[in-house]
Amino acid sequence: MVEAIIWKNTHLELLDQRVLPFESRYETLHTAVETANAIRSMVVRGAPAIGVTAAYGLVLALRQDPSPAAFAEACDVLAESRPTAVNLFDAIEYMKTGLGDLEALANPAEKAESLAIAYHQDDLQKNHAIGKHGASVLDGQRNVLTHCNTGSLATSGWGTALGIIRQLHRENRLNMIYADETRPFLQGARLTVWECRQDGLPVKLVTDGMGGYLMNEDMVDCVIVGADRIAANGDAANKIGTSMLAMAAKFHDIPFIVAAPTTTIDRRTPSGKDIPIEQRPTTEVSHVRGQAIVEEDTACMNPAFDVTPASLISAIITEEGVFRYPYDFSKAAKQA
Ligand SMILES: CSC[C@H]1O[C@H](OP(=O)(O)O)[C@H](O)[C@@H]1O
Repeated sequence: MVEAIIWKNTHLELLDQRVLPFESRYETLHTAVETANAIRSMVVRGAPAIGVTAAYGLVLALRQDPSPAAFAEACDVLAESRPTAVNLFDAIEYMKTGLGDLEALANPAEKAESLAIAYHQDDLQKNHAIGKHGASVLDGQRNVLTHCNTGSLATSGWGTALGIIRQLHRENRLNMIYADETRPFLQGARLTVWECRQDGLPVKLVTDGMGGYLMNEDMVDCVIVGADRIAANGDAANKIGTSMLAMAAKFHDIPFIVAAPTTTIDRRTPSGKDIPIEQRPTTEVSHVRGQAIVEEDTACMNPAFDVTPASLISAIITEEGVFRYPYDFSKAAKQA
């Protein structure tokens, strides 16, 4: 299984996801600023992976300067890297809480390192639990449509939505994965297809516009996606294009499942309309792999996420269990 994030004790290594699938190279980072830049430029991406990376970024910061002021600045630099995935803020909060009063610690960087490693390992455990809970609500053979990348490249390993798909495959209940390309960053085409091929999973690349066709032709029997932030009422922000798949799934009466660790649930955000949607550079839309596809100065938009209303989500699968609409995250509502 590919590792997107490798902690090397003296530095952090990130698989550069901007150049996959044709080039596999790691970026080496030594500071919080470098880490924030890697998150912002999507060297590393995916809500859980962003959180884990930020945790290590704070270790690097404390190695440089263990003072409370420098640590606070590092937290701010990392928090400003991307606005939507709540895992980023969850990780920063987890590190702050775990460290407590820095001046009372003999070696803040050492304490931070053990916290970050624990956070990293915990995310991997969560993904396997999500996979098992998700597979438990899906009977028989499955043809799954998935959006963006929610696998080892978006997490500590195994994945969230792709973790459920991997579990179905492990149980010999996966017939086909339809991975849509996920314009404009092409996480589906460049990352999910690559991951699936690396791991011998049955996968077909489809365009973003094919979801309705696949449902209309009865070629998919469920849609499984990830999330970057789930509001208190269950509205879920995920990669742009997700909400349209949810609408089509509703029309075709096909299960639309969101898979995410509880670190993606933000109880402080009441509903989807309160979730900040990242607006990314429009060059990601006007260019593909650096090549313009429209005339210069063409007006473009690039919201990186959209919000799927909770009413369109059949189930939210976390490591704690299966939740159904209307959502109550205070307990794992395991379904029969
Ligand atoms: C397992 S969370 C993956 C989640 O993150 C992606 O966004 P991005 O690639 O911009 O970081 C996408 O929304 C995925 O569902």
